[in-house]
Amino acid sequence: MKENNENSPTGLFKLLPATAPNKVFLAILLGSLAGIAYAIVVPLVLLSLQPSLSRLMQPEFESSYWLLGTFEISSPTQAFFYFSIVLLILLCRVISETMVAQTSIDATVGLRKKLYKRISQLPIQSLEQIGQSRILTALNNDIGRVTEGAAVLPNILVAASTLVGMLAFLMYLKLEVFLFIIGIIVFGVVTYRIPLFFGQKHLVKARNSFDGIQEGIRGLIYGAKELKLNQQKKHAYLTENLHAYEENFAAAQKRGRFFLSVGLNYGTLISFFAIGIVTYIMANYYTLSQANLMGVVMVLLYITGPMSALINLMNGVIMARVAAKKLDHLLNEMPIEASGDIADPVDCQQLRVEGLEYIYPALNSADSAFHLGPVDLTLKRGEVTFLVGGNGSGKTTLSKLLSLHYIPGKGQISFDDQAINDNNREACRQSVSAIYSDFYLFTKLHGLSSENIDQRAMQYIKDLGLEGKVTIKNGQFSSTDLSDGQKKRLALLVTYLEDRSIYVFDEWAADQDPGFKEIFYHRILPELKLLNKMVIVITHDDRYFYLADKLVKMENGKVAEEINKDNLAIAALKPELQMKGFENVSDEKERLEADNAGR
Ligand SMILES: Nc1ncnc2c1ncn2[C@@H]1O[C@H](COP(=O)(O)OP(=O)(O)OP(=O)(O)O)[C@@H](O)[C@H]1O
Repeated sequence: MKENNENSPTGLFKLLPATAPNKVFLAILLGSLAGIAYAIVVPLVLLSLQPSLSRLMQPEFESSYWLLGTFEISSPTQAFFYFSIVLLILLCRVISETMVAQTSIDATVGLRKKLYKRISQLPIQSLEQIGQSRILTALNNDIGRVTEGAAVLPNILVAASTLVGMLAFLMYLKLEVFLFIIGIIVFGVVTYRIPLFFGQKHLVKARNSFDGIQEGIRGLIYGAKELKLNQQKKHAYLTENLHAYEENFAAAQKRGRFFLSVGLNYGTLISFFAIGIVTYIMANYYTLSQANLMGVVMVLLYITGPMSALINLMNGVIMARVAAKKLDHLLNEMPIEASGDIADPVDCQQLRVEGLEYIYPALNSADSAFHLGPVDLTLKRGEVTFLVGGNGSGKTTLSKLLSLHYIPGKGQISFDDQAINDNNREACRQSVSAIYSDFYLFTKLHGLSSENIDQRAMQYIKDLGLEGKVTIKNGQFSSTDLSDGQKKRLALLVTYLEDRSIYVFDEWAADQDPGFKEIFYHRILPELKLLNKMVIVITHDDRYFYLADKLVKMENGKVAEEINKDNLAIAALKPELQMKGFENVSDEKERLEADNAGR
């Protein structure tokens, strides 16, 4: 199994530039241009109000005017410059924001596609361990937050460039005030981080409760039937589980938001605090003319805009950082399965298992982990093998190893003389078709595109007794709203069409009616055998055990008994043995042989 050593794919600063570098560059360029243009607006307004401040315009323009109908436009060049700047801001901001929005959407889709790929590359055991809830929360919640956070970064640069422009103008107006404001900004940035730190801590807690909420919702939906029938159970489930998670979430979220709000308002307040100091105190110590004071105050008031924009944008960045951490954590827990490519699908006549062992990780330290094996087995094409044994004896675990879903901890599985390894596992998997009890029925025949596929599928639909229930057109089932048994028949149809060499059925017949059980054991399995398939059937239907070519009995994760066709044929003659699940069949065979010899 490959280690996941990719760099964090959710680095906020890298996300958008990595998605569309040119667009982001242009967005930042135009955004900064808009920011600088913004910074020019105040000096321009001041210029028109205080001609003495003018250093940009020639004096002759100041005294000229235009007539527009009955309207008189003073300082027309300056006015033209002003309106051009406003239009420039509009244009630059619209283009910049559109580019950021588009890149952000592409980044969201890109991140989701990346996660889809990583999910598809996950070993089955890791998928089972991580669980649906965490993956769904990451897809539905975290990715959106991350890209929203990444999308504010260009806006932060825009606000920052406006701020820099305004500070430059302030420096030009009064150096001492500029230095004081820089001091205030540094102080503000340092102290502002304190409430943000606490805010982020609580938001992380809130986010952690969200996985529990997601799992709780699953229980509420999938366990609806059980909860409907038991009022106390429903009440306890809602209050002890879902509501408890919701309350933890709400409490942490409220505390987090409170600290963020403190931070945001503190940031805004500190700007006004600075304006007060300049207006009421500094103006007395430094010789500031009325015009200069007005200019300085106007700049300071104007600075609060980009300052609060910066502070507000940090809110989104903090939420995004919480989500990004969660996402990174999940991605680091998702190993990439090394399984080779499928350039040459492998044909297999004989499947050999030697010293096969597998251990499930214990879910909690008090439980002992289930240990399968060591198992030695040889299965052949043209043979039907029944895996039997009590609940929890390890049948499904063994079959998931045989179908190459699980990777064994020890031992070896070979297809003919070829040992399965990381380089050929994917190719060998293409020889296997399996229906497990938690199978998923896709509504379309994905990856099957032969010309007469609909025709063949319709024939199987008839054979499987589903005529009138479902039809197929262009590989798409008309409906999958069927009974459990009927869905399993459709799943069987899909495996038929896939036409692989190895078939695994995990208690397939368990929810079929007696008539169709007969068809499965007496028609479908012999047909697959005739087609030279290797068939592995997990079953508790002891009435049909005698039909197997080989019966493998599991007990506590080990093969307790392996009975071949001859012995099974003898046992089949003894209805009382069928009832017992072929226990002591070897003793019975010896007894029959001794009887025959004595006769
Ligand atoms: N995903 C899992 N994680 C951890 N342990 C598991 C997991 N699946 C199964 N087990 C453990 O492995 C043991 C064997 O399970 P398995 O599903 O192979 O039994 P089985 O013989 O197919 O049982 P049944 O007849 O009930 O389907 C179980 O007792 C259980 O403790």
